[in-house]
Amino acid sequence: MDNLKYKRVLLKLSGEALMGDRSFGIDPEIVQTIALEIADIVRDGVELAIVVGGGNIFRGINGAAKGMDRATADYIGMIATVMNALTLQDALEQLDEPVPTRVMTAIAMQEVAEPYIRRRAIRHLETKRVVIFGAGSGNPFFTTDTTAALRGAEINADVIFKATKVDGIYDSDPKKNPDAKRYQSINYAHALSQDLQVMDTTAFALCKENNIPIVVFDLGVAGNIRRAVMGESIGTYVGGSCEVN
Ligand SMILES: Nc1ncnc2c1ncn2[C@@H]1O[C@H](COP(=O)(O)OP(=O)(O)OP(=O)(O)O)[C@@H](O)[C@H]1O
Ligand SMILES: O=c1ccn([C@@H]2O[C@H](COP(=O)(O)O)[C@@H](O)[C@H]2O)c(=O)[nH]1
Repeated sequence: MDNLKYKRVLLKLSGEALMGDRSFGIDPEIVQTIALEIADIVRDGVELAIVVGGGNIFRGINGAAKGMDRATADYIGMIATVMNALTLQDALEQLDEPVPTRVMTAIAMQEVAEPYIRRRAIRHLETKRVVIFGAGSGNPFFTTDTTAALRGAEINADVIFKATKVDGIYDSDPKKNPDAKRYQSINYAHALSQDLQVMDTTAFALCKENNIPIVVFDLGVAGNIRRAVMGESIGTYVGGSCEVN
């Protein structure tokens, strides 16, 4: 389709957004809704890679706070993201018009999914398969936001969509400060200097270095993935030379 703003997209799906109103785990209806939205843009020709988080199941930092070894806890977190990746794969392939997918993991589990091989991932995208990256970067002490920035750079993504539970980037965490103000656009330098916690600094820094724009938007609003891919002004846009407003 000619009116797509972005052709190759790296979509970061928050794990927590998959649990809907639950306090843990996965809401199948939410996953089905996301799958339908994804199918809609893939049929229009978008080459889509997905990094899925694990916050709905396990975060390493929480395990460490309770006394676990941090690296071990992070490995559990990475395995949690594989569960989410397989759930999403299943939902995409169970649609009435199935979407072809491949899950690629950064931690080898060859009975379950392909290992991550960059050139292979790119080939899948060229053949219009949705590639779902599981197990984060494969390294403890990192996050799936950083993984999204890393994989986005590796596959030459035009943009990173961070689809989450907040409707953009605020000048402080809107869950903690009800008076926080939302930005329409900001630049990487501002995000880094203000230490905006919506994404970690490694992720912002990687996007800055590789000049990959980021769009942060609310996954809970129907049609937002399509709006983002058409370049409509939703959420917050982060780019190198953007004015802060
Ligand atoms: N300045 C800010 N603007 C917007 N959101 C912010 C800001 N600072 C912190 N946040 C918080 O960032 C979170 C968005 O990140 P998200 O929930 O997607 O986490 P994640 O770690 O990427 O995903 P997961 O749920 O898979 O762990 C929101 O919960 C929001 O409250
Ligand atoms: O590269 C990575 C990515 C993730 N982890 C661990 O997984 C969990 C879940 O990821 P979120 O980004 O929080 O959704 C994370 O808390 C880490 O424990 C990792 O170690 N390395």
